[in-house]
Amino acid sequence: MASRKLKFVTGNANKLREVRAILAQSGGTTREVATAKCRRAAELLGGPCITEDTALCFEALNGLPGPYIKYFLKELGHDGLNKLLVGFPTTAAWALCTFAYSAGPGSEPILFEGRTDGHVVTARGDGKFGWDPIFEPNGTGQTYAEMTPEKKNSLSHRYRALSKLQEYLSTLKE
Ligand SMILES: O=c1[nH]c(=O)c2ncn([C@@H]3O[C@H](COP(=O)(O)OP(=O)(O)OP(=O)(O)O)[C@@H](O)[C@H]3O)c2[nH]1
Ligand SMILES: [Mg+2]
Repeated sequence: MASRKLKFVTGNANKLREVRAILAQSGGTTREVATAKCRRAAELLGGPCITEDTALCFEALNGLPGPYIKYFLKELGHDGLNKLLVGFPTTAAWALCTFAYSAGPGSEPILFEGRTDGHVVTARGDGKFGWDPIFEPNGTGQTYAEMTPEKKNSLSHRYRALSKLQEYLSTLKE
């Protein structure tokens, strides 16, 4: 059987260098965490499955906390996450969602990433979901927590990743 590994075909070394650098920005570890989780879930379920991983990446910290945001949030809270950036020149951040699809045990997960760029701000809005109150997507003037669910779901990292997954799944059905 032909290898199912996806290959980028180009004779241009500059293209390859830039594609590598751009993919690396989305975090080797984020992709590794997402792949490992989905692979394990498919083994446990004995069938096809989808998993999701969310990372919050601070530009000043070269993408950290990234996939470790859950633990940083738990230990530091909203205020502590803001304080982490004191003394750094930028509060820019991006939210990254990675859906992973596995066709079943032993089948390499396929990843679908969605990214929304913004800034870390002092908490505003209702605090029901994680770090929503401290993340303000660029150009919105609102934190995720201040938005209606409809608005968040029209521009969020999760919406963007899910659109890609949906498109892929629709091609499988044909
Ligand atoms: O304010 C938020 N707005 C969001 O849109 C959002 N999406 C995820 N999160 C939080 O970020 C961490 C990711 O960790 P995570 O991907 O491993 O999730 P998890 O462990 O909670 O679930 P799962 O791994 O069983 O699916 C967890 O603390 C999630 O609660 C969000 N917080
Ligand atoms: Mg988790």
